[in-house]
Amino acid sequence: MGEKLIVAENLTIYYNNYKAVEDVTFKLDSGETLLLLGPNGAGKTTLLKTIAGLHKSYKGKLLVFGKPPTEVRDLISYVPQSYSLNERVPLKAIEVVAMGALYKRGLIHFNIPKPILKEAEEALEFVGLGDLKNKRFVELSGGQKQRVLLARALVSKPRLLLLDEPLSALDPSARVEVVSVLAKIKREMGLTMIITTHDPNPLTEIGDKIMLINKRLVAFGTPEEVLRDEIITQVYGPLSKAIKVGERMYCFTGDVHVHRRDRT
Ligand SMILES: Nc1ncnc2c1ncn2[C@@H]1O[C@H](COP(=O)(O)OP(=O)(O)OP(=O)(O)O)[C@@H](O)[C@H]1O
Repeated sequence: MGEKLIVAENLTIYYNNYKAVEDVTFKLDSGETLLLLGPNGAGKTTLLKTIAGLHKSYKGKLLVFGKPPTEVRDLISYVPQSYSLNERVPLKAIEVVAMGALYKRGLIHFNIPKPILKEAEEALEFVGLGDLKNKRFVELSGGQKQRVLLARALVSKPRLLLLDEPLSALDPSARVEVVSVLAKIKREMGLTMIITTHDPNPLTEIGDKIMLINKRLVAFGTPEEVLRDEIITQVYGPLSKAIKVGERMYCFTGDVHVHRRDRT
C-alpha cells in the first residue's frame, strides 16, 4: 500500500453549533476499502459527505489526496443513500450512467455525445448490465438499480469511491449481486472505497479496514482488530457478539435496521 489517501486529525464536523462528528483521527491508504460502521445517527453520512467535499463545516485537519476535499471533487465519486433508487427518473439505464460523466464535466446535454455514450456502455458492461442498457431505470430490480448507480459513479473515472449504505434497501440476493460488483471494482480497478453500513457482515470479505464511530471514533483497524466483543459491546450493548468463521469476521449487533427517509 502506498501513499496516504485520506488524513483526518482531530476532525470535528458541525451542523451550525451541533457537533455531529467529534475529534476523529484516522488515515487511509490508497487502494484500501474502509467500512464505516456505527448505529443510527452516529455521523456516518456526515463524515462521508465531508470527505466528498459536500459538507464544509468542520474544524481540524482533513486532507484527501493531500488537499482539502473541495479541491479534489473531480477525483471523488459519491453515491448517496439508496432511497434515491426510488426516484421516478424517466431515463434509460445508459442515460443514467452517462449523466454521471456529463455532470462531472459541467455539461448538460439532451443529446448525449457519442464518446460519452460509449464510456457509459463500458461502465454498464463492467457491472454486468450491458444487455439492459436501453431498459428504463425505474423498471430495473433493486440490485440492478444499485449496479447502474455504481456504473454512473465509475464513468467519471474517480480515484476515490464513497458509497452511503449501498446495501440497505436490498434483499439478500440483490446484496450478493452488488457485493460481487464491489469486489470486482476492488480487484480489477484497485479503487479506494469508503462504504457506510449498519451491517458489516456482507462486506467483510472486501473490507481491509473498519472504522466504528458513535459521534466519536470508537475503533479503527482491520476487521479482526475492530470486530471484538469488548469493542462492539461499547456501542451495541452487552448482547452484541463478534464471531470468526474461517477467515472472516462476523458481527451480530441486534441493531434495529431502521431505513430512515425523513432527512436529506
Ligand atoms: N442536515 C442536518 N442538519 C442538522 N443535523 C443533522 C443533519 N443531518 C444529520 N444531522 C444530525 O447529525 C447526526 C449524525 O447524522 P448522520 O446522518 O451523519 O448519521 P448516520 O450515522 O449516517 O445515521 P443513519 O445510520 O441513521 O443514516 C444526527 O444526530 C443527525 O440528526
